[in-house]
Amino acid sequence: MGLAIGLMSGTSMDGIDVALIETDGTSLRVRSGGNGHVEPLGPTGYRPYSEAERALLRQALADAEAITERAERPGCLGEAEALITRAHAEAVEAFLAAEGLDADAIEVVGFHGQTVLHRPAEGITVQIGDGQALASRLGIPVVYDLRAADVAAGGQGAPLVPVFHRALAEASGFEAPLAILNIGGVANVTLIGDEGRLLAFDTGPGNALIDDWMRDRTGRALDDGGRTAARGRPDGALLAWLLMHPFFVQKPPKSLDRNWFSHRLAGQLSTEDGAATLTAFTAQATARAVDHARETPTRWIVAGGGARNGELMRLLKHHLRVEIATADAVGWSSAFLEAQAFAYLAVLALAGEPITFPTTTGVERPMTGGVLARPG
Ligand SMILES: Nc1ncnc2c1ncn2[C@@H]1O[C@H](COP(=O)(O)OP(=O)(O)OP(=O)(O)O)[C@@H](O)[C@H]1O
Ligand SMILES: CC(=O)N[C@H]1[C@@H]2OC[C@@H](O2)[C@@H](O)[C@@H]1O[C@H](C)C(=O)O
Repeated sequence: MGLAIGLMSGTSMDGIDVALIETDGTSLRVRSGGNGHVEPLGPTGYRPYSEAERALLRQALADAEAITERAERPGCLGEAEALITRAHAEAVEAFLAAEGLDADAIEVVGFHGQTVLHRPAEGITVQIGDGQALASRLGIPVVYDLRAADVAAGGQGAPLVPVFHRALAEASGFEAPLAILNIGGVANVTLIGDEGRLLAFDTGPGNALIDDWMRDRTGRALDDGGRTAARGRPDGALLAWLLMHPFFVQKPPKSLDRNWFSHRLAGQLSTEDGAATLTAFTAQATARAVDHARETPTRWIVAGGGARNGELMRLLKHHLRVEIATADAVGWSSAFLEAQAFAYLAVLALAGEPITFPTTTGVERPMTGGVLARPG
């Protein structure tokens, strides 16, 4: 058993999640008598981005549109990459200090970096962040660039968390068919069938459209609890049109760039009606995931910041008509599940174990991934 730290800076660009797990890379144990509580999931930390840092990252996403080769860093991307590396180093240093842990105690760090461009059909996905610089500053081996090999081999490069979702579900003794939904900036689902059969894909927008709408209209970063959406009325015609997008009928594997859909589609609607329309769109697009399931899940577990949007959760329940629980309610962590996943993925990668599969990213055969940087 070893200790691994996972680092996630997601498409919401709110901050860096840090999580410690203890694992041998293949199994996660369950705390006895617990309600799914998984024992090796340890303490967590968070390093928010300042408003200025968020603005730089938003600009980096725009500037990344010009990238044609993975290594290119046009516009402000060099500056943004330095920020990502420095902020992640600070996040780990603060976490280790808070937990009284020594760097030597950590076997590996799984470093996702910040996705600035994701176009798997064109064979390109870019996560900025300098894994070698991070390893050298921390004095801990770092596994980074976990999506690149999969995309180079013809996969979607996303989602990567399904293998961790399955390990968690197995450790917790949850029965199939089960769906685990992550609502981040983009939403992705893992469907677990009999004998641990996996089917995973991005379902469509998560919080991104709602966040962008709120920022434009109110200057606030999110619709707290979904209260603005709850006060509005969805525009039926616009909603129906949005849901006709071919992405939702496209068979998995499939993944989405954060900015594929735009909140500007809600155009001239009032703040409340626009929020209601985009929230309803997000919920219904997500519920369409069951169209692709071989075995209809009887239970959904929802993680990610979107689990805190009460209106989105209410609409999801309404459309799915099955039992829905938040990850927190089943003893997992809604907020840190992805960071935990990247710790687990780093351990798997270090052992040369597969992290992506034909039914998760569409890659031809199970593949390991990531680049290992050793301190020095
Ligand atoms: N109280 C709340 N009410 C409504 N929405 C919330 C609340 N708290 C968080 N969120 C939403 O959750 C988002 C952050 O979610 P999360 O941290 O899971 O995203 P992420 O890790 O960046 O994304 P991804 O899974 O795409 O990588 C916020 O941007 C916001 O939209
Ligand atoms: C390219 C990229 O960064 N994709 C993210 C994004 O955020 C959610 C969804 O879209 C998912 O596909 C993925 O992240 C999670 C952690 C994953 O790979 O499983």
